[in-house]
Amino acid sequence: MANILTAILAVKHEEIIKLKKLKFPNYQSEYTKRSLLQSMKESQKVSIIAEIKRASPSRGDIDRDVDPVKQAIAYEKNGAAAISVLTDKEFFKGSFEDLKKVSEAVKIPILCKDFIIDEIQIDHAKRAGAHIILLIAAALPVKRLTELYRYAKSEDLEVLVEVHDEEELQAVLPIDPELIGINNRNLKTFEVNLEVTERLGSQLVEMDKLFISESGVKVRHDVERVRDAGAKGILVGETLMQAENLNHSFKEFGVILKGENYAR
Ligand SMILES: O=C(O)c1ccccc1NCC(=O)[C@H](O)[C@H](O)COP(=O)(O)O
Repeated sequence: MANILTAILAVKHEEIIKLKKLKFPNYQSEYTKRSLLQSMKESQKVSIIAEIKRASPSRGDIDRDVDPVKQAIAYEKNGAAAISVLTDKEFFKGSFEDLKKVSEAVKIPILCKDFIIDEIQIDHAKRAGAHIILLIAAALPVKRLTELYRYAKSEDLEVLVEVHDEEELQAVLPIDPELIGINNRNLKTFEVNLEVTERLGSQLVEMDKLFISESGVKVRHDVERVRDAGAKGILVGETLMQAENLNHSFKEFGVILKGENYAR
């Protein structure tokens, strides 16, 4: 597994040691559930999970100085189903502080997009205001992923389980994840290819599993393509972060699900 994930996970191990020594910061005290799953099940359109992404290993700086609150309010106003906040500092320049501010500013569910390998990160994500956490199959042995999945569920959080290939998909299926994310970005080459969604999606459609397509969605045709592959949602970072007119981008991405029939 010699890829960017190896470097990221090494930093996460250090962070976890520090988090375990820390007293909880004074985050929100009360947790109120916000459900992405419910809104996806009720939606007639492809659900858009819009990301706050200041920087990334593949792109470098995207918008280091973005005001996450303004961006999140604009996402919500334009119809995002949820907001993904990258909280990793070292590689994505995000923070739990970003997540906290965003969660307080909007009413839609918040996904903590981080590299979670320990319960303490789930505790911090929840206390900062997350409603959904991400578990990445490539980051964990399946036994550990299952433990963290169950822990998050016991905390009343929703879980997005992310896979990049067939092997990872087969490994996580026994968990029966409530929501699967097919990530189109190859972690070794950073190449993004929507064929990954088409390939893995066809298996998930047969099993009637709810899934979204992550990374590399740039234009309406991309949304139609992953919708046709069975995806009920998309997770979009860079394109929305760089959009000159978010209203226009959301209209462009406003694609009706197969079998649904109503005016745009
Ligand atoms: O974006 C990266 O460079 C990256 C590198 C290594 C691990 C994860 C990475 N990104 C996290 C994501 O999954 C994306 O931020 C998300 O799917 C949105 O992707 P995009 O719309 O292509 O910005």
